[in-house]
Amino acid sequence: MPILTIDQVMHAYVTNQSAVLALDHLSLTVERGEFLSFLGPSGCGKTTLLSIIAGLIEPTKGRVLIEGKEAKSMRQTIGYMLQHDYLFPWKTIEQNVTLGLKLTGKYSEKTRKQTLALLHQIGLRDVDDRYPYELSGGMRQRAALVRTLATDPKILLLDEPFSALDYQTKLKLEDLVWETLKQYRKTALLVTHDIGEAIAMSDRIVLFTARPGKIKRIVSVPDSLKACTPFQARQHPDFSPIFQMIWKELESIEQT
Ligand SMILES: Nc1ncnc2c1ncn2[C@@H]1O[C@H](COP(=O)(O)OP(=O)(O)OP(=O)(O)O)[C@@H](O)[C@H]1O
Repeated sequence: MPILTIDQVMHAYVTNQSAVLALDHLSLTVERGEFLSFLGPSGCGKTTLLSIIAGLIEPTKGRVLIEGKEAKSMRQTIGYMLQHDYLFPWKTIEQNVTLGLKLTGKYSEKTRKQTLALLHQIGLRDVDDRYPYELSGGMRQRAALVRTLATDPKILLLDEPFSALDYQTKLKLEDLVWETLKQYRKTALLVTHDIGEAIAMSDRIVLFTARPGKIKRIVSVPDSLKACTPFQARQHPDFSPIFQMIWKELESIEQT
């Protein structure tokens, strides 16, 4: 059974004055451990789709199933990481990264130790008792990743998590997130505007049409690139041809 099934999802935002059709009859299945990226023009409904998968909004039509169950009932199995880290400034890093465990009733000495071990493993040592304002942007996003992984989610939703970082930090974090997710065999969906990032990190890339968002095409990343870390993939000879192809495809979407 696929870990995620999106079945004929349609979503309209309705207000007093207007109705905006954000997604139109979208279907997709995702296998356990896959890494998918969503690329498409601004406003095509990528964040709307993530919110539906997270069970935060109900689609107007269609169904989203996680391991065969309605997404709404599976909210606690989803980890959501956003562009801004949303760490609580008045809580220490340890309190921040263990917050999800406490909210979901999974907090114990064992899960606390596992979470702090992950924090240390991804290079955040000696920060447990520090506050978010004492950390750099890249360090804060790493802490946000640990907080997201702490509750052992089945699916990670990553909504432009690297876009507020400088380029060097972004490349380092891409590698770190990719390696961590592969190690724990996590399923991940990444929303990005960066074609290179999508190719470097993903197994498949979903290209969306302009609003209302539909799937225009799904591109499978060649095995040669999937075997590399994101940083290595960007240097690989197979990287440029697929970049050009996706670039042209997005250009044609934006012109229609
Ligand atoms: N709460 C809302 N009420 C009304 N319209 C909304 C709401 N949220 C989003 N929309 C509209 O739905 C469409 C899809 O928005 P969404 O944020 O999902 O797109 P996106 O692909 O994530 O955009 P971007 O790439 O710019 O982040 C847009 O036209 C947006 O204006």
